[in-house]
Amino acid sequence: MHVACNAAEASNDFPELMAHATRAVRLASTLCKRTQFELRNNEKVAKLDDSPVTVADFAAQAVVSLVLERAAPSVGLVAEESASDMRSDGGAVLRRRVTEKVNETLAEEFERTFSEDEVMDAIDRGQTEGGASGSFWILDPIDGTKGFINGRQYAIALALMEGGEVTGGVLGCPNMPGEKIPRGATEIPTASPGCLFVAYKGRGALACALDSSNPFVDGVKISTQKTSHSSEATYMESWGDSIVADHSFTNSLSAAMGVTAPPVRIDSMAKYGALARGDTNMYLRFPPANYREKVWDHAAGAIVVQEAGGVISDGTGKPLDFSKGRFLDIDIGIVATSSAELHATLLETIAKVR
Ligand SMILES: Nc1ncnc2c1ncn2[C@@H]1O[C@H](COP(=O)(O)O)[C@@H](OP(=O)(O)O)[C@H]1O
Ligand SMILES: [Mg+2]
Ligand SMILES: [Mg+2]
Ligand SMILES: [Mg+2]
Repeated sequence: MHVACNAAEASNDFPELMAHATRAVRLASTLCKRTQFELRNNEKVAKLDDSPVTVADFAAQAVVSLVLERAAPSVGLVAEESASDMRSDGGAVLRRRVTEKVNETLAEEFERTFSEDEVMDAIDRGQTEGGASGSFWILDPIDGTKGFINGRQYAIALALMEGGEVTGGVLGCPNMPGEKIPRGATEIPTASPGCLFVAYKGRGALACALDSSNPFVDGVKISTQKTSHSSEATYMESWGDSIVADHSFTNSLSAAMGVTAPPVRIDSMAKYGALARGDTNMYLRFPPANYREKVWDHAAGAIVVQEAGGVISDGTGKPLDFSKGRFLDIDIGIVATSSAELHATLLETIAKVR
């Protein structure tokens, strides 16, 4: 049996599981960065069925799954991607490329290589239902795939569920600037080495550079930025063409709150990191009524924001319940704010405006 090795000791009272989580996310981030670089430099590759984005999604999921399975075999996994299409004959090219990427990334971590079958099985370890009992991870190997393809923001998002609630979260944001978003900005630039956010229930939230070898030593405590009046608030929403976000609704809603600053549009759960470290005051997300939100799109971000002093709920104020399986049942949308006061004002305004 394998034993956990070269795991950074968690300090700041973070449980050791979170050290494994940050290591897994950092390895996956390295894989994604390399693949995004290839994407930018080879126009053809993005047009093939086995495009690097697909390669990166699958390979990042396998990397996180393999690292965490060895470190904590009893903790299950709920993850976005499935290997089923790759297992067929038509998936042979992609299967080989995913396996190569995984082995390249894990060469130092493991003193062995993985077969294609082992990599496919590692991906499919995440095809579970989750629920309210036991401990399991929730993984989005690349959140914000559109941002990833286009060189904007994306995140590797990993949450820990214990007894029906999210207790831990890690967000690896490989393109996120270390500097705060300036007031009045409508988007953020791409910057290296990116940022890592980590939080655990009752222990607060930390942020550091993504290339830190020990986030529990290098990380600084982060907290949300309160506003004295809701009209001074700034907000973030999905990138321009996202179908999961109704920008006309956020426009009327913010106007009704007296908000004057323009929205900051950012792909992925990098929005939760930005909210947690005080860059802006709200994240507003209103998908169409027939859209079902997935747990992996919010779990890690939710705990990072809450541990930094923020509040998150659906559009009626109901807390998000991550214990119902792979989907989140929400009403109206998902809102996260920097303070309880702003959250109350926002909910009142939603009820009036909708
Ligand atoms: N047409 C679409 N375009 C982009 N994201 C979509 C989408 N339909 C659903 N989504 C969800 O919204 C997430 C991205 O959110 P955001 O708009 O805040 O960046 C996606 O995560 P993935 O990129 O992990 O699939 C996906 O789950
Ligand atoms: Mg996602
Ligand atoms: Mg994803
Ligand atoms: Mg996806």
